Amino acid sequence: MNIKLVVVGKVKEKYFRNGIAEYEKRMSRFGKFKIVQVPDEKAPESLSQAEMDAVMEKEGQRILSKIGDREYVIALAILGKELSSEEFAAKIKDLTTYGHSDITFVIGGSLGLSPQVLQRADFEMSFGRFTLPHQLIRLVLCEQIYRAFMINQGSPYHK
Ligand SMILES: C[S@@+](CC[C@H](N)C(=O)[O-])C[C@H]1O[C@@H](n2cnc3c(N)ncnc32)[C@H](O)[C@@H]1O
Repeated sequence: MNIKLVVVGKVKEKYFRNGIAEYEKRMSRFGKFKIVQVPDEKAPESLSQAEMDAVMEKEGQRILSKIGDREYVIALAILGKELSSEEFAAKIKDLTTYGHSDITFVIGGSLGLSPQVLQRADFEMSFGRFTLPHQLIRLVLCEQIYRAFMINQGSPYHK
């Protein structure tokens, strides 16, 4: 199984980078796990709605350029469907069973995902209605993917 995260912008804080690197290391035994980072656009607070839309669209085009036709895309979106860790693990298992060997997760930049990216997504997943910073959600997603693989393996990691 190939798991890919397509994300916008660099992780500035070292403590997030260290956490993400730890889960990348742990995931290596489950197959390919890679994080593809696309550049972010400057988004000062003074932007108009049209300018914000343009930022999301540019970042969205960069995200879409990293996604192949055969990939099953899960977009992280506040208004998406909330799953428990067990349901998420079952979803990953089902995808594998039904022939999806490439699963791609996308996380938006500071303004969110463009409508084009949401349209491309096969599934929108929410971690609740709180808005989380894109750097933090990258770490949380890595941990939940690792947890899902551990659940599917029957490991005591998940309690
Ligand atoms: C700072 S948030 C963007 C906030 C933006 N107003 C929005 O509604 O998407 C950056 C990205 O993190 C992800 N994100 C943040 N909070 C989330 C949550 N509770 N559930 C799922 N994804 C979330 C989404 O991919 C979002 O595009």
